[in-house]
Amino acid sequence: MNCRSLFVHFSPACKIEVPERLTVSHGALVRNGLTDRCICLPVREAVDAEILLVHSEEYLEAVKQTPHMTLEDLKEFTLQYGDVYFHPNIYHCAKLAVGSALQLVDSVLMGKVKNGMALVRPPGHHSMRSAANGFCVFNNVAIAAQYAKQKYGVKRILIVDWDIHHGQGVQYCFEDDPSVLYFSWHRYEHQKFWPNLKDSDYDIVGKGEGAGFNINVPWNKVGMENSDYLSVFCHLLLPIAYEFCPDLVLVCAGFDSAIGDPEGEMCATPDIFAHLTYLLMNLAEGKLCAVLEGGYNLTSLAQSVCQTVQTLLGDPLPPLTNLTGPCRSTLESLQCVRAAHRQHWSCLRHAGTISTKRIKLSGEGNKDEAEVGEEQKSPEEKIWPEPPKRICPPVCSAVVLPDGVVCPDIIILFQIRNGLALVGDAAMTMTCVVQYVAAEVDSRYELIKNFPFPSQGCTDTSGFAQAMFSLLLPLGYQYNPSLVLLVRMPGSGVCDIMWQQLTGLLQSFAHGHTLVLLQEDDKACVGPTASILLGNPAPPLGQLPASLKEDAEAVERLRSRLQADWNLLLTTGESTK
Ligand SMILES: NCCCNCCCCCC(=O)CS
Ligand SMILES: [Zn+2]
Repeated sequence: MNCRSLFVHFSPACKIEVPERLTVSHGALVRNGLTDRCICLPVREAVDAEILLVHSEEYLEAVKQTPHMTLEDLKEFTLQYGDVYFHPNIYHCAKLAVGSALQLVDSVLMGKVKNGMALVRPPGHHSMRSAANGFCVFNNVAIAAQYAKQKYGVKRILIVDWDIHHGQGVQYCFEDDPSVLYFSWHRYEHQKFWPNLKDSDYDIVGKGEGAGFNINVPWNKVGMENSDYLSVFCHLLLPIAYEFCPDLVLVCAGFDSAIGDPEGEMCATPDIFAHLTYLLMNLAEGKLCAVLEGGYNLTSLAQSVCQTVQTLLGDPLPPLTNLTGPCRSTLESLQCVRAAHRQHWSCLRHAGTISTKRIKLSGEGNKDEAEVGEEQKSPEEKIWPEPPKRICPPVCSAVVLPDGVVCPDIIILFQIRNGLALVGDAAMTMTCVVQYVAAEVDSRYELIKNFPFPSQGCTDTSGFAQAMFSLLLPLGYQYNPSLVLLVRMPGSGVCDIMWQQLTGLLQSFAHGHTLVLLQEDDKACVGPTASILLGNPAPPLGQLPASLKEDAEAVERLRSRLQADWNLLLTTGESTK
């Protein structure tokens, strides 16, 4: 008897939001030995009450009917929404996605884990109170934020949405809520890109009490690179995030903003997510929950997920190379967003007060004029180097006491990751180390000394934070040192928690090879510094007040003078020359 088998082949309605996204990402985590170093949290379905934290009863009731619908009914059902596909099993999957995010929030807020990532499908950030949209059914991250506020009394939550689409669902949910700061960058192309909303533009800053707590950064060109992403973090997100001082950071971790993605058509490489993650881990004492959103190039998605998880595990960051500086379109967006938010955030108050004029940007060519060859390639044809192995030296930190000898090469030669030394004369030792490093180990070193501040006495924390983000970070990234020498000069006036934040942030460079020199009578600083070098999060600075005018202007003048040579310092498309 010839058995006839009937293959009913569902031609996938959606070609990019496919199951392989999770299997390939998880497979890469396993292959890189990362799942062995994580604890795998159990998933659960969200219950109605949790879904109703964001969605309406009528919407939930409607979605509840979908498992019993025929294919025809399902198609009919989706017509009322935009760009979303329903399957008889999607209600179950959507409840698991929400439940997973909530399990992660529970584990982080109960202190069972430091941080974590939820690899979920379907994504959530486009879904709205009474509507599915853009592959999203329930808004996983928005529900997680409301859940954290309701169950744990969390006061301030920062949501960073680095997915290439605007999470309008999250924006609408919190636009009048000052306890949730929502930051999103997204491909916009002057409203020509999906979801084509005027609400996604830079001038939508939140409403009523929530004014200032919604930040939209529109990408009006494709092909954005690592420099563009870093400059938005350094000159916009981080200063505001530190002023906001969140108790919890949630990330709408979409990786369609990575190179090769058919939706994003950007050129940022997977290792950028190691840095974006790390920069956010210095907030909220490291309490960070990343929840997967988009990401449709299976190669860059898997690499980006591994880069993110490896950073959450505390591994050294891969140095970012050839940062050419932001392109003109980025600078225009950056200037517009900073201007729109200047009245809401004191860190931006003195921004751009220095008179400026136009200069040609080095990074300009890569977006505006098509480069031969590269530009013609479709996203899928793009190629990029595999992210480098991020080796973890056997020893994390060393402490050299007064009778010991400071030998920086043990740090550079990867025997240990970082170290601190208590020395008789910090200034003199610094000179010796610099000469030693320059002579012995032909490495580039970055000499970090406290920036000259006009304000007397204890350096103003806000002013120092300004200098960290708008000067030190961009310079450090562009300089790309192989060793960071951090010297605490006697009478520097930098208060301990700012010192700890600085020590933490500087590990973004040089594979985390930081050598800290402390004056031996500065014993009180050894513990706090060693704690950071060992990978513990720095305590919060507290909500930052406005920086002293003279400090902010000193930083602006320094930035304006240096930016012609270091254009990651740029925040506008002009500079004094
Ligand atoms: N109607 C013209 C094309 C529309 N494309 C919609 C793509 C939705 C993508 C949603 C997504 O990636 C979530 S992160
Ligand atoms: Zn997306």
